[in-house]
Amino acid sequence: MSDVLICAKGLSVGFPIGGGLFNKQVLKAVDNVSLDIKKGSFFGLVGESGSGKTTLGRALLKAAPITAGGAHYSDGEVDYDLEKITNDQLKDYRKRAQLIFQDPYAALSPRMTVRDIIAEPLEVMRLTKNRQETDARVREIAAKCRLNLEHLRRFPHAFSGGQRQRISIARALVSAPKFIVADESVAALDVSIQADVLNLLKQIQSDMGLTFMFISHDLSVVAHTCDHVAVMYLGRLVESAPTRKLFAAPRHPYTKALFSAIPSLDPDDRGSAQKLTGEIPSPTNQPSGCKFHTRCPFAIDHCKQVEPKLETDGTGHDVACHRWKELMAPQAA
Ligand SMILES: Nc1ncnc2c1ncn2[C@@H]1O[C@H](COP(=O)(O)OP(=O)(O)OP(=O)(O)O)[C@@H](O)[C@H]1O
Repeated sequence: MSDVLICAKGLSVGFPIGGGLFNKQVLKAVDNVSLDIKKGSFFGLVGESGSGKTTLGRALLKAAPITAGGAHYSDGEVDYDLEKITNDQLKDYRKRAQLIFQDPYAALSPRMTVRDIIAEPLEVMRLTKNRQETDARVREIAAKCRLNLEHLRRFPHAFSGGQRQRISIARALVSAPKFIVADESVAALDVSIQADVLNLLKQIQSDMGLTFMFISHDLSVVAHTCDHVAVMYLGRLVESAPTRKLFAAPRHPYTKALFSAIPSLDPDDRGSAQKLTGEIPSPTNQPSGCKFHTRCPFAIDHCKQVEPKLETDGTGHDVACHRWKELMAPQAA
């Protein structure tokens, strides 16, 4: 049996935007992404705002349209081709693959009690036979998420950001999923609360044997949480590696620039890394060649003309940069 839960091959997501009847313009939010997410892993996806992280996460949940390439989900019980998935399979997939929302303030209906918020997926997907069974499941999952059972009768406005995020997590977990996309799930929280929620997610992952895709714009958040990190820029993966390797020796100039934005991880060698300047280009007006060349201090003509492929070195550390080897050499500043 394969150890891969999600396998994407050449996956692209394009959104039609404006244009005339015969001249439709497409915004490529995700472009030709291939990746494997291993069962039971915590897979991090990082990149600036607009790089396509949310869209990729949603495509893997079958909540954004896959316009080219595809993705497979295989958990040992079922094997779904997300492109050809039938309606019945999709219903089942909704139980197995869930999203934890970005903003715990916006995600919870103010008119529902915490009990009803957590119970709703069970009722919509008809996963329990009666109210008693639903209540038992809600209490079980609330306890796992360290929610006070007394609080189940209250409304979300009574809670802090961290507690609301626990409610969102409980709601996502109640259908006993195998795969969770957590999209900027701690970004809206204070730093001390972020650590609490991250610890909870890690605990739940090991208790329930879940697989996470953890989306963040912040490398420091993925450092202690993720086993593997993929870096996205303008819809493409530019680097992908086990976390330890990526943090020990990032290879892509974009990844290095993201590191330079983390003060606490920026002591000696990374102090000299180039800071990121300028803005990510619009996906509707993409640069030629390497998409990062307009912001890369090391770009040469070749980079402007030819797009580098994501290449692996055989150790699971992939990078898409023509110059990474020479830039890693000791004499390169
Ligand atoms: N439904 C849509 N229709 C048109 N364009 C979209 C749609 N959803 C996303 N986009 C565009 O796709 C690109 C990638 O957006 P996406 O939200 O996936 O990036 P992101 O890296 O998750 O950013 P953020 O961190 O801000 O959420 C952006 O240019 C965005 O404007």
